[in-house]
Amino acid sequence: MPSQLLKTQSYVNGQWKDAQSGQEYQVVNPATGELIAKVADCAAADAEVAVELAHEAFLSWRKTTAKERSQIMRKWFDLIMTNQDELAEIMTMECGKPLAESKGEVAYGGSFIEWFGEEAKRVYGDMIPAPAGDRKVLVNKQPVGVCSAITPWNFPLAMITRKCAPAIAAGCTIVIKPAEATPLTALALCELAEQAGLPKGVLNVVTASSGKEVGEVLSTHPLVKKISFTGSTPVGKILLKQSADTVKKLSMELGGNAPFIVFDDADIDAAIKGAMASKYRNTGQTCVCANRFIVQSGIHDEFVKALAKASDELKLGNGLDEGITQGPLINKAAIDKVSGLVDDAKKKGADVVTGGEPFSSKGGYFYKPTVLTGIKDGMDIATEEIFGPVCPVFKFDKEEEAIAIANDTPFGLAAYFYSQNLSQIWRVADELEYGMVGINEGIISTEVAPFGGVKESGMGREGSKYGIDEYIEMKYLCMGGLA
Ligand SMILES: NC(=O)C1=CN([C@@H]2O[C@H](COP(=O)(O)OP(=O)(O)OC[C@H]3O[C@@H](n4cnc5c(N)ncnc54)[C@H](OP(=O)(O)O)[C@@H]3O)[C@@H](O)[C@H]2O)C=CC1
Ligand SMILES: O=C(O)CCCC(=O)O
Repeated sequence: MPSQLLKTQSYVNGQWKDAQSGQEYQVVNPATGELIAKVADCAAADAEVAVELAHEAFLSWRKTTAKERSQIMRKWFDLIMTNQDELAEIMTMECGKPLAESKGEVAYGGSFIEWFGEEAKRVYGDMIPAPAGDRKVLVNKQPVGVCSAITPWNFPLAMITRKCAPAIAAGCTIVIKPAEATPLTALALCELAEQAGLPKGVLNVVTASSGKEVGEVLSTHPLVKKISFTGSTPVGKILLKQSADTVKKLSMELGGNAPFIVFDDADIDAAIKGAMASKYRNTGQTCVCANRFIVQSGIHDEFVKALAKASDELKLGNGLDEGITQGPLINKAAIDKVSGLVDDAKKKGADVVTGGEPFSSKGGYFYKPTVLTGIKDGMDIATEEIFGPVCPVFKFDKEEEAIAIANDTPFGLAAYFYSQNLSQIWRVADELEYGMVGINEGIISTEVAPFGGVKESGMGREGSKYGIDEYIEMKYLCMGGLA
C-alpha cells in the first residue's frame, strides 16, 4: 500500500483530526474484500465544527485575488499529476476500477483544478447601459460563501474536484463528505492541497460511515450557502428537502438512464467502440453509462453479435493486476441489485446472449459482462439505472419509436446515438430530452463542457465556463445622483 498520501483522519481547518467520538470505520478493497485502512467515523458534531471553521476561513479567502487563488490551484494540479501513479493506486484499491482507468480519472479530476484555476481570472462583472442619465448600473460577482459537497464512490477524485475547484476558484470555502467506500482518495487530495499552499479551512473533508448524519448538517446548517451533490436521485431529493428551510443554492447531479440508439445506417464499428467505452467504463458504474441499447431492426442482429463478442473479450479481476479491463462492483448490495435486474428480465422472457450471472472470485464482487435481448416494458431493467456491466437491448423499426423509448423515463442526464444521416442527426438531437447528447461518440466527459441533466437527473452544470457561476452570486449596484 502506498504510504506518503495515505491519510486516515478527517482534514479540517488544515489539521488531521480523529472523530470527536474516537470512532473509526473500515475501508475494504472490493476486489479482494481485504481491509485497506480504518478512517475517522465522523458525526454531526464534527461536521458542525468543520462548517464553522470553513466560515472563518471564508472571511479571508474571499478577499484573496483571483490570481493568488489561481497560482495555488496551478501548484495543486501540478502536484496531482506528479503523484498520478500513487493516487491511482489508492483509488483502485478503494473503488476497484482498473489502474489505467484510475490514472485517467486522476488526470480528468485534476483537469477541473487546472481549468477552474484559470477561470478564476475570468469572473467578469458587467456595466449595463443605465435607464437614466444620472445613474450607473453595474453587476458585481461575489463568492456565495461556505459550500458543502456530498460525493459518490464511483469517481472518488473527479466528483470532488468538479465541485471544490470552482468553489475555491470563486473565493468560497468548502466542506466535503466523500462516500463511505472511498475516503482515502479524498484525503490524499487534501494532503496535496496543503503542499500546494492552500490556506487552512478552505478545503475540508469530513469522513463518515453514514451519509445521513453528516449530510443533514451539510444541508441544513445556516452558514452553508450552497450544496452540491452527486449520487442517487432518492438521496438528492432528501437533500433538496433538507436544504429548503435555509434556501441554499443547489447543484444536483443525480441518476441517469442513458439510451444508446443505433440507427440502421450507423457505422457499426464506431457504434461498438462507443458502446463498449460508454457501457463498461468503471464496470458500468457511472451515471452516464449507456443503460438501454435501442437498436434498429436492420442492424440489430449484427450489433448484438459484435457487442457480445467484444464483451466476452473483457478481462475481469483485481484492477491492480496487469491487463485487467473490468474491476469489481463496489459491494455486495451492488451485486444483488444487478443480479436481481438480470434475473427479473430472464424470468420475463429476455434472452441471455452472454454473461447473465456473477463471476465467482474469492472475496471480490464481480459480475460477468452481460448482453440481453428481447427487452420489453414490464421488465425492471427497462426502466431502472443498472449501475453494472449489463447491456439490455431493445429493437425498434421507426425513428419516432426510438425517440419515444429513449424519452420514456423520468431521467434526463446523458443520451447517445449513432447515425450517419445528417438530417436525422439534427432531428434526433433536438428531440432527446437530455442534458448531454453523444452523437457518434460514447465518451463525452471533459472539463471544458457543461456536465449535468434535466428532469429528475438534477439541476445545475459542472465544468466548463458555466460551472463557476454555480458558486457565485451576482450583486446589482445602482449608483444614482451622478448628473
Ligand atoms: N449519479 C451518480 O453518479 C451516482 C448514482 N448512483 C446511483 O445510486 C445507487 C446507489 O448508490 P449509493 O452509493 O448508495 O448512492 P447514494 O446516493 O446513497 O450515495 C452518494 C453519496 O450520498 C451520501 N448519502 C447517502 N445517504 C445520504 C443521506 N441521507 N443524506 C446525505 N448524504 C447521503 C453517501 O454517503 P455514504 O456513502 O456514506 O452512504 C454518498 O456520499 C447506485 O446504484 C446508482 O444507481 C450512485 C452513485 C453515483
Ligand atoms: O457517474 C458519475 O457520478 C459522474 C460521471 C463521471 C463523468 O463522466 O464525469
